[in-house]
Amino acid sequence: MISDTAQQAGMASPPLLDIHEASVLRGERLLLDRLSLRLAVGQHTAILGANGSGKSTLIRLISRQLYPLARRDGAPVIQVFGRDRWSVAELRSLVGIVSPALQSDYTGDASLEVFDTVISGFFAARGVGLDHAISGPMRERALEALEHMEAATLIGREMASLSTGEARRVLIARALVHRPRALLLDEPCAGLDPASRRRFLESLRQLAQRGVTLLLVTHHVEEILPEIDHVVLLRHGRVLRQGSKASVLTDGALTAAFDIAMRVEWRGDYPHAVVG
Ligand SMILES: Nc1ncnc2c1ncn2[C@@H]1O[C@H](COP(=O)(O)OP(=O)(O)OP(=O)(O)O)[C@@H](O)[C@H]1O
Repeated sequence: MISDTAQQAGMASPPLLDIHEASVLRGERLLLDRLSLRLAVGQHTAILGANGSGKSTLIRLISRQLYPLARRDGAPVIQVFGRDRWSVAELRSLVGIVSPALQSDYTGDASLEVFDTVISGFFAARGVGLDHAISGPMRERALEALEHMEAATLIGREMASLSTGEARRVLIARALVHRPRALLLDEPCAGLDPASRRRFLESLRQLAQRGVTLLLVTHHVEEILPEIDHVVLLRHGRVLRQGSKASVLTDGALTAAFDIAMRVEWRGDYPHAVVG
């Protein structure tokens, strides 16, 4: 299914992401059930769903941490920028991924320093090793990325000493050193207080305005930035609805997705979900 917003964004260049009837089986359970999704470059998108709806499974599918069932006709199930074969390093340089799992990996390592964390993005490594040849332009890029994320003042600090929000900014900077076309952010505002959340969302808006396509995966309607106009609603491993923000964020669709009566209220450019 191609949504209105996808058509508006134009599909002349290969889609950023093209998933065709992806099914993922674990044991007896179908975690994703013939899920199809087509997102154009520049089509900022929120993937929204309740706990257990399949969001993390979808991210692991995109990041090649797990594989879908093969299709009977042999056609590729998932293509990124029109290709189905990618090395993980190649894929990471085009689509940066930041998730709570990645964050706990980095903040759990007491010896990691902030600048080294960012620059190690060039080597797909965690931290800088003796065999890593770091050039001047790499240092400039790392600094630029930290400045974009308003995190340059953290240089010199250990990752383990940072707050949740600070560590997340550093990890996004790490993903940005490659100047990726897209960023896939899993629960980007998890653990942030309301003020930090709003500041963080404003930083993400600037990335979107600079041309980085945002793919934001969340339970929270409130995190859908004004730049995001495409919303995919997941339920039980399937796409319940997808399309423009106005067409998807309805009381009925959210009520069905979260299995509880919900109303959507707009506060400025941001939607809010009210339960009951
Ligand atoms: N390895 C596994 N074996 C069996 N079931 C699994 C496995 N991994 C995930 N599941 C189940 O698949 C469903 C989807 O899980 P997933 O983690 O993708 O959901 P989610 O939308 O990311 O949830 P949350 O918002 O709580 O993180 C859940 O019911 C989960 O229990």
